[in-house]
Amino acid sequence: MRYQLQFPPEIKGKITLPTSKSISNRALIIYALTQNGILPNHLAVCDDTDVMKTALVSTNEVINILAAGTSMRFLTAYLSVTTGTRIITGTERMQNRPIHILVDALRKIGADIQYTDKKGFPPLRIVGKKLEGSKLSLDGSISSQFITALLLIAPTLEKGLQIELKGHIASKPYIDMTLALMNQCGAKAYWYMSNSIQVEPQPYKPTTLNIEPDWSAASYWFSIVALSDKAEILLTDMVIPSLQGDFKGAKEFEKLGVRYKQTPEGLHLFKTNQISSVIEIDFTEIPDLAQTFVVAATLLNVPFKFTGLDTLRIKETDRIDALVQEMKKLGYILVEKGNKELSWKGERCLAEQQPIIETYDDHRMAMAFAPAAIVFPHLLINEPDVVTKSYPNYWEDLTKAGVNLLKK
Ligand SMILES: O=C(O)C1=C[C@@H](OP(=O)(O)O)[C@@H](O)[C@H](O)C1
Ligand SMILES: C=C(OP(=O)(O)O)C(=O)O
Repeated sequence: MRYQLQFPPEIKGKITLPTSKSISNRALIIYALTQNGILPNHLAVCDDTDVMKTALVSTNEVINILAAGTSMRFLTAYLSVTTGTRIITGTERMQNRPIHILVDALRKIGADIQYTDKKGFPPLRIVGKKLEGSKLSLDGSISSQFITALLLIAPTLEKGLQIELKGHIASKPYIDMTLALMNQCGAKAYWYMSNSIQVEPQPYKPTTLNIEPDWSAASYWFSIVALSDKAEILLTDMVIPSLQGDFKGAKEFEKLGVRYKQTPEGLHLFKTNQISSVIEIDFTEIPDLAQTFVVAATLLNVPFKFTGLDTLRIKETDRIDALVQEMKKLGYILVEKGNKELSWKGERCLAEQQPIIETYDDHRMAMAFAPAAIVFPHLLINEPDVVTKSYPNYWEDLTKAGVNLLKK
């Protein structure tokens, strides 16, 4: 199935975004590790959180977390300290997303984990047991989810945990989010050096966590405002600052002519005509926003240099290749450098008459390219249902804001 999107001349709407799957999945693990834990409020309703909820109550030997990176990584650590023998698996793509750094670290503190198929990748066979903890040193440049996974279980380890991170730290705000949530729930976890974290052996206390609206999801609305001639969007209950590092995308969007105003109702987005003539953004801390900015900047004809994209090749799809391929269909030639940089200096090719945007089983490809229909009304989004990974109501929310969706 494909969608064609007809945007109205003026886009207007009051949008209630889904809550954050990142916060939800951390909150669920903390809940499961807390004696007499309290179920978090406003848990995300999306595939990545649904699989986590199911996994935590299931007694099946095989746990399938589909395409959810956070669930795969966080549950690997959780199952290592939880009685029972389980096999954890996921989609074909998940079976090709690396996990050896986390498995090696858990094994160093005594975990019993075997690869059932390909070394270094899921599925994993995990025999849960009591672990002591103590000290670990691991590469922090591949995925912060490995570090979050270790941190989340650390308060339950007899000796707590000291983690030293080697290399540059990828997606650091996600580690900070983990630490903040852990501390809110009674743990004692903190950076004691710029690359080292200490977690005391102090158990979680029952705490009610409220899950915030999702800032990565908000970025698609910023992009819609940037590309529309006239727009007025209210994102209800959004607050700046946030536990989610992606809130920093709001500031970057000012360069593409989008301003926001915080009110008690939420965040109002509106247009300005102040657009930078060229932009440079480092995505090391906000990797999930890369696709949104690539689409918005090129379609506004703003040349860019985007760096810090090192981790994009191992996400739901190879996002660097996917962006290069799909932007070409719209007539834009992006240049990739060293697996970590994408730039566009205005290079063009002939756009396809009716571009069919492939989504590569990646929710963010569908959501980031939908606003492109404002400039290319003939484009079609292929397999639009991929959005269920994090934002199942995305298409419905677009129609609420006046977009006409045609099934093709
Ligand atoms: O911890 C998290 O909730 C996440 C961390 C990031 O992954 P990496 O640390 O692998 O970059 C991010 O891309 C992902 O969507 C969610
Ligand atoms: C990278 C993402 O998710 P995950 O790694 O958790 O599958 C994402 O949602 O953009």
